[in-house]
Amino acid sequence: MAKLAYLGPEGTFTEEALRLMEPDAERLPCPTVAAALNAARSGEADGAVVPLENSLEGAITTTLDEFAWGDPLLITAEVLLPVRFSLLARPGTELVHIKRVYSHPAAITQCRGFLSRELPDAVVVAAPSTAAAAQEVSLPGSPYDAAIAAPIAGEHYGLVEVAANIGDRPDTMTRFVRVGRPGTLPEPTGADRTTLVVFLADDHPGALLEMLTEFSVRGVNLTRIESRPTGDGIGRYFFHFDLEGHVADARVGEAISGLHRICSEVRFFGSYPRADRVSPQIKRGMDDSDFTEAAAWLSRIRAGDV
Ligand SMILES: O=C(O)C(=O)Cc1ccccc1
Repeated sequence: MAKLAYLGPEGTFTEEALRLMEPDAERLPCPTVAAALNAARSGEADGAVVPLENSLEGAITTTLDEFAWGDPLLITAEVLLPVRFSLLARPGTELVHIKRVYSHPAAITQCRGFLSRELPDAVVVAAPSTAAAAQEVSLPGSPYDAAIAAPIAGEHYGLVEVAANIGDRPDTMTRFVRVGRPGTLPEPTGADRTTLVVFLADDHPGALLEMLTEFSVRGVNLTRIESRPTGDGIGRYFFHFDLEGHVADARVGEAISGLHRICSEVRFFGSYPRADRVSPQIKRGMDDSDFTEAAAWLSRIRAGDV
């Protein structure tokens, strides 16, 4: 049975994602995404489940940065989870009593409408996770009056729901990934995603366009692109890419080798089945058989066989 680290404590959305992905896994709750990834890196756990992006706010940057800078990890699976936020408080609390709200930044940004409409004067403070916020609010003498978290966190920590479904959009989805130490990749399924982090060789006009061209000329569609600061000064960025397809697909392999030739570093974070099972549209001439046929043709003409 696999032991999986995750952003805890019990009752986070990440735990829900983990249960969906691997219902029988042993669970190791960790206080931060960094701690969960490090538990996977050190071998304390067999892998980790972490949130990566959501459909309203985009990337969860702490996860992206931890991926980029630590020892390599490979993503082996993903899951999409609809998230529903509740305002949870100690029994007897009413909306008018709530002056200080505690929650994970991704939850706070997705409930901005509710907070500004219903609690315009409340101070809102960032917590390590939604369940950590609920746990803290449950303590007698807590400086916080309410947490934004999943309803299940209320059950875990003895809080009541002051307001339900307080997210700005009812249909928000979050993408979570399961990561593990480098090893065998999942087999291609025909509906896969590949994740990369790319560092530029040098900054010059058109550097981003040159990277994108490697994908474009081979008909590789991107599903996410993010620039993140390298920390080396204003204007210095590296890039995250999620793209359609598996590194075993000729067009994806060729595009990534192209990036490897022109960039200072390409970090490969895995090829894994897409949770939504959407297959890419393969442009004319971009199928594996087209690449094989073209390579054979090139060998022939190199041998003078015209
Ligand atoms: O804090 C949690 O429960 C998490 O799993 C992180 C998170 C927060 C808000 C939306 C999705 C994931």
